[in-house]
Amino acid sequence: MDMPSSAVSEIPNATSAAIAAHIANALRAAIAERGQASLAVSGGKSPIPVFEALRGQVLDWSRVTVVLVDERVVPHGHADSNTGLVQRHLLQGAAAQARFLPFFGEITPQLTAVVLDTLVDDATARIDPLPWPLDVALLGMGEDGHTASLFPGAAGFARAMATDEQLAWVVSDTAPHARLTFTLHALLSARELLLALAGEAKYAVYRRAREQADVALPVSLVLNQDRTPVSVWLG
Ligand SMILES: O=C1O[C@H](COP(=O)(O)O)[C@@H](O)[C@H](O)[C@H]1O
Repeated sequence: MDMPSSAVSEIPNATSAAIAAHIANALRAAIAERGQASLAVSGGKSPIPVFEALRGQVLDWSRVTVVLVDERVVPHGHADSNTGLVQRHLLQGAAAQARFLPFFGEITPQLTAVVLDTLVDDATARIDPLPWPLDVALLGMGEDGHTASLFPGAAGFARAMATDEQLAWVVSDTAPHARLTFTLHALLSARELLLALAGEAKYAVYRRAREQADVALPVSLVLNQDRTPVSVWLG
């Protein structure tokens, strides 16, 4: 499971407000420089207060394209859908003017490797309008050290960590649902990464992960690199 032993800790309101202000500044700067901006966001439960603070930020949302860093392969109406989460909590009010690029529309219930390969190809085409590189990517982390849907040991994990493509599929015994995820390469192609997490269990994992890059803790490969600036926001 994403959070096997405890309830997910949401990012507290004060930290969420600071993260939202930081992201909004980066989006405004991108719009001023390039006329448009791109934002990738994690799903899960912890960023909900960040989304709710971010949607109240004053900026030209019509120039922002939003995408997920990962998605569970479930219908958008499913309770575990990250697309549904973003639609309910971020793309509201002025932020509803943003362009959102979900990875898929309808899905088939038969998720074979061939079907997942096709979903990845289709999703890659769907995100083609995304202004690239991403201006900002907001990442979360699970207690197993996964970020986006880079679940250690999952089917598809080695490819997702090594390929220079943007998207990959992952199927993990320890997480519900097949996933589509930005690859490590795509995440590290962003202009700026934010990692936000809250709760003692996650802090302990984070402290281990920041020590050295270890593929068993995928978030450590985001933290221990010098290609892309990363800021860490502990709730
Ligand atoms: O499965 C996922 O897990 C992580 C962490 O989720 P949270 O519920 O503990 O916040 C999340 O960052 C990722 O996007 C999500 O799909």
